[in-house]
This record gives sequence, structure tokens and C-alpha cells, in this order.
Amino acid sequence: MSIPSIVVERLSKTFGQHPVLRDIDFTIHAGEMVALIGPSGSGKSTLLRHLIGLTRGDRGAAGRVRLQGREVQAGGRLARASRQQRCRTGYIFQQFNLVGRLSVLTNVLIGRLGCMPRGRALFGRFTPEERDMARRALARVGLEALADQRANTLSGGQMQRVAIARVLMQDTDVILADEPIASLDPRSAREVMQILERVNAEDGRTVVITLHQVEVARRFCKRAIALKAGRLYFDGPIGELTDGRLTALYENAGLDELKTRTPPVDLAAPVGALG
Ligand SMILES: Nc1ncnc2c1ncn2[C@@H]1O[C@H](COP(=O)(O)OP(=O)(O)OP(=O)(O)O)[C@@H](O)[C@H]1O
Repeated sequence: MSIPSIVVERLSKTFGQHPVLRDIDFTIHAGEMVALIGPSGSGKSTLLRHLIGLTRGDRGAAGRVRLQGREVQAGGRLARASRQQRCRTGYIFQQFNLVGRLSVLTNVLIGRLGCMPRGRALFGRFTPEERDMARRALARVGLEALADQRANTLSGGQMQRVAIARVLMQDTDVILADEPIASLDPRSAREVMQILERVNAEDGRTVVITLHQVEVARRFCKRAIALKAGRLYFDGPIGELTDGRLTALYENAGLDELKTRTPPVDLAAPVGALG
């Protein structure tokens, strides 16, 4: 049997007096595409950050996180190799985190730094093979033609596609995306989700995405993990996330938030056509 991609056991996190994650357990298998949903403040981003050791669980508690069979953290302590582990996991942020004054191609190449020998990484000396790899990654997100353009001249949607190309350079089995479409217009959001869907389907990479829009999760992910006030509220096939369950999930969030969870994306638009 293959090793699970992500294993979270009894993970709890308290900030000050405020418990943010409470006894979270789940396992994600290789090649799954999972939506992490829940009301604002329910702990989605905090949970995602635990998966690569950017945040540590409660000290001395039983919480544990493993990625690709390797320990990331246990009992609030990071594993010794957690830094290398981080290089082996793709992480996509809502705000893209590109270097605006550098070219698109260089931004993509930056994804390779963690895998390079220290000396070469220090001086940013990329090989022709790495440059080819970066161009191929850009082609996959439909932006090959913009390789030499400065990153700060791109639209938000294009920036997020560059950020995905940068992650592809890490050649990782797991991609974690923290609200990757939250600041995008509907068309760009759809394109970004289509790219992640393809990366998942074609490469078999495990993808976990925090999403505010339930309809987007339904369209693109087979499984949902839902948090409510830091507890695991639902984990299962997204088809089983009924309207009744959703209403209960967002019930204390108020009607306004539930309304904003409806699609910003035109789900009827054809899949695959990048503009
Ligand atoms: N570093 C921190 N220090 C203190 N509190 C924090 C910290 N990070 C997150 N929190 C708190 O933890 C709770 C969960 O935050 P988190 O960002 O994980 O929620 P979320 O579900 O991702 O929310 P949103 O959908 O609005 O992004 C919030 O109450 C937040 O204020």
C-alpha cells in the first residue's frame, strides 16, 4: 500500500488563550484534490501552515503531522529535517509572493533554489536545463509568451499562474494552496482552478486548497474537509456536503458570509480555455 501524502493526528493549536485547532485528525492519499473549507476564522490557514511546519502545534500535546511518510512535527516540535521537507512541498499564497522587479522567468526559476547546491543558489546560477524546465512550467500555465516581462506588470490572475509555475519547479508531490483565488476576478479564478485541477489530474500530485467559495470546491474537488471553530466538522465526498450541512457549517457566520460563499466563478464556462 502506498504511503499517505498527509497524515494529521490529534493536532491542536492555541494562540494565547484562544484554541484555534482542536484535536484535528485526517489522512489524505496521493493524488487527491481536497478543498479545505469553513467560515472565516475557523482555522483553515492555520491548519495549512502546520502541514509544512510554518506553525507548530501545542507544545507537549499529542499532535503530529506527517508528509509523504516524513515527520514534519510532533508534540509542538518541528522535525529536524522540516526545512528540507518545506522545499519538497509546494505552497501557493493568496498574495502570490512574486519579486515584482524580476522577470517572470526568474520568478519561476526561484522555485528551484531550494533544490540547488548552496553555492549555485546563492548566486542564482541556473543551468540551461533549469531554464528549459522553467519555460515548460510557464507553458503549462499558459504564460510562456510573458517569460521576459517584469512580474509587477502582470495582472493578479497572471501572477498567481506564475506562482503555480514556480511551485512546479520544485517538482513536489504535494501542493498546498492557501486561498489562491480569494483576490482574483471570476475569470482568473476559474483559470487558476483549472490549472490546479490539471496539475492534479495529469501529474497525480496531491492538492489541498483552502477555499471560501463552496461552489468552486464542489466544481473542482472530490473531497472536502470542513472546519468549524477549529474542529473537524466534515470530512468526506463533497457530494455529501448537503445544503443542510452547509447551513449548519456557516450558521454562526451569519447570512452575509454564506452569501459570499456562492460562486464568484462562472462555472458554466468551458473548462480548459485559458485566455
Ligand atoms: N499568529 C497568530 N496569532 C494569534 N492568533 C492567530 C494567529 N494566526 C491566526 N490566528 C487566529 O486564529 C484564528 C484562525 O485563523 P485562520 O487564519 O487560520 O482562519 P481561516 O479559517 O483561514 O480564516 P479566513 O477564511 O478568514 O482566512 C483566527 O481567530 C485568527 O485571528
